[in-house]
Amino acid sequence: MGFRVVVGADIAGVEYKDLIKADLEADERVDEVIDVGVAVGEDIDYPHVGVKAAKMVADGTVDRAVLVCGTGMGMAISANKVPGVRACTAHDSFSVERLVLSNDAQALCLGARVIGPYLARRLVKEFFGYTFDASSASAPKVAAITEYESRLGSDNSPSAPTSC
Ligand SMILES: O=C(CO)[C@H](O)COP(=O)(O)O
Repeated sequence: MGFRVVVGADIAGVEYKDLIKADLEADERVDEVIDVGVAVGEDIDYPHVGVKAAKMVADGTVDRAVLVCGTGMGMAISANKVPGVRACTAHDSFSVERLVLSNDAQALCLGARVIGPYLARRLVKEFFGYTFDASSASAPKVAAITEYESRLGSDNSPSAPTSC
């Protein structure tokens, strides 16, 4: 079975998002692409798009997200507010590889004001070439992130897992 993917962008990233969406729709590794906007000419701030897309990752509607804003950073910060979602900006091949293989991230965030469209599209292609190995040495580290997330206190700050 192929990937189910959500794509989203703000006004700064919409052209990149539409290019990436077309690439993904033509990618045989991808079964479904859901576009949560924005459309060209629409102006919705990145936190609303990022959180909407991240919720679809968290509830299992999709496997992965590709989110584009001016820098990729606002999308990542926003998407990471949704429990269970690991999102990060990555603008080079090695980071994209490690984003999946080290961090089991489901969301790749890109900055349309930082890298060109051909590099962005290439990085997305690479992102879908990796799958996390749950038996790897990275797995316990990712599990620790999840554990912290499950231990949010009333101040919304996580307490240390019992293993620490
Ligand atoms: O890059 C953005 C957020 O990280 C966004 O596209 C632009 O945000 P702004 O600089 O606050 O307008």
